[in-house]
Amino acid sequence: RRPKNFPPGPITLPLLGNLHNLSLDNPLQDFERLRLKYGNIYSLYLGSKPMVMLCGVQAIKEALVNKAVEFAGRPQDMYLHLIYIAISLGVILADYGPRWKEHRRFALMTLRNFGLGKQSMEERILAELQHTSADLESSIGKLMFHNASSNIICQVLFGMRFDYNDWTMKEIVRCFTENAKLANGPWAMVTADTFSSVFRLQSCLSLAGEGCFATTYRSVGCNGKVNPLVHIYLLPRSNDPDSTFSEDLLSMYSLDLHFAGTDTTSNTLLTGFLYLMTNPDIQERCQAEIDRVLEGKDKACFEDRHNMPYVQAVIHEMQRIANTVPLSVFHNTTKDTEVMGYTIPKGTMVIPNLSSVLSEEGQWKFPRGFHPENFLNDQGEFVKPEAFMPFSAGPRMCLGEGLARMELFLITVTLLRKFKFIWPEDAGEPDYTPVYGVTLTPKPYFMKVQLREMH
Ligand code: HEM
Repeated sequence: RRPKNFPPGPITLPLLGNLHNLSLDNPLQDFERLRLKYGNIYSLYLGSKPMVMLCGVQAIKEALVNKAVEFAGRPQDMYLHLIYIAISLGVILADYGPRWKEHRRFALMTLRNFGLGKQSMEERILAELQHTSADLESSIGKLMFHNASSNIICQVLFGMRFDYNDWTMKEIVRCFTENAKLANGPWAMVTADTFSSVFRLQSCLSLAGEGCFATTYRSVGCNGKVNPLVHIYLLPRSNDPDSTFSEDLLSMYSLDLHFAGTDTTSNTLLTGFLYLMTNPDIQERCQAEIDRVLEGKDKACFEDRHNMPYVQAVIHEMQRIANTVPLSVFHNTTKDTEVMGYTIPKGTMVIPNLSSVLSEEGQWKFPRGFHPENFLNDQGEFVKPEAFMPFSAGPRMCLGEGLARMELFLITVTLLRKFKFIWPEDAGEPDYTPVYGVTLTPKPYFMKVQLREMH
C-alpha cells in the first residue's frame, strides 16, 4: 500500500511490485507511458521498494534545487551495494553526509588544481587528440572516444596516459561499458533484500572484472611514484584525525572519477558524430565556422567557443539528443519532505528523469529530432534554455561538467577541422535507437573518415 498522499502509480503485484510494468531492455519508454498516464510525478514499486519518478523541469527543479538537502541522498540498499560494499565509498554513490561533502570538495579541487580553468587541461586534451587523430588516419578508430576520454581523466588521476593497446586499460574500459549497461536496468533497481541471489549471480559475472580493477587502481592509482594525488592530498591528510580519506578510499574515488569521466563524454561524442555524419549540411556549416574562426591558428582553444555560436549550438544539441545519463544517478530523500503537493517519506528513492526534460514539450523549439536551432535565437546567437539539464541540477549535479564541456568542444572542433565524417554508402539506414543503461550508447556503426584540406 502506498503511504498517505504518496504520488500515484499503477497497481502493484506481491513480490514484484511494478517490475512487470517495465521492459528489461529499455524501460525509458515505459517511464514515458507512465508519465503520460499519471503526470510529472508518480510512484512505482521495484519489488518491495517504493520509488518516486520526477519528470519535467518544474518537478526536478522543485526537488533538486529548491529542496536541495532533502533530495541529496543516495540509496544505500541497491544490488550494487550488496555485491560491492566499497561502492558507496567513492563520490557518485556516497550518501549525503560529511564524507560525501569532503570527497566532492576534494574532487572539484583536484580538477581545478590539475588544470581545469587553466591552459594545462586544454593542452592535455589537445595532446590526447593527436593520438586520436593518428588512430583515425590509420583507420583504427574503434573505441577511440572511450580511449581519449579515459586518458584525459587518467592524466588528472594518475599523472599518466595509457597506450590505446594497453591490456589493463582495455579491460577497465570494457568493464565500464558493460557495467554501465547493467547498473540501471529494472532488475538492478530493486533492493538487495528482494531477489538478492539473482542479483548476486548476475552482478558477480560482470563485477568480477571490477574486483580485478580495484586491485589495479590500488597498484597504478595509489602508487606514490606515479600518482600526484597521493603526494599532494593524501599524505598531508593522513595525520588529520577528522579526515575521511584513506588509501582505500582514494582508489574508490579514482575509480568513480575514471568511470564517470569515460563512459559519459565518449557516448555523447559517439551519438553526436552519428548525427553529424547523417546531417552533412550541419557538419559543413560547423566546418565553415571553424575554418573562419581558426584561420591562421594551429589549434583551437576553449575560449574560441565564444566566437562559434553555431558549433556551440550543435554540441549542445548533441548532448540533448544523446541524453547520455537519462535517469541521472538515483537520489534518496534525507528527511520527510513534499514535492508538487505530494508527501515523500525519508529514505525514499527518487529518480530525476532527465530524459523527460531534454525532450519536454513546450521547453524546446524542436523537442524531437536533431535541430541545433534549439540553442540559437533569431539573431543566430547561442542561447541555453532552462531545460538543458544533461548534468542534472542541485548539490549532486555532475562535478565533471567543466571538464566534459571542454572535452566536447575541443574534440569536436579539432576533429571536424581535420576530417570529414561520412555515413558509408553501403551502411543502410542509420539506426538511432540507443542501447539502454546508466549511460545510453548508440548501436555500433561504421564511419568513413576523409582528411580535409586545411584552410
Ligand atoms: C557529457 C558528459 C557527462 C554527463 C552528461 C554527466 C552527467 C552526470 C549526471 C546526470 C550526474 C548525476 C547528478 C545527480 O545525481 O543529480 C553526474 C554525476 C557525477 N559526474 Fe558526471 N557527467 C559527465 C561527465 C563527467 C566527467 C568528465 C566527470 C569526471 C571528472 C564526471 C564526474 C561525476 C561525478 C563524480 C558525479 C557524482 C557527483 C555527486 O554524487 O556528488 N562526470 N554526472
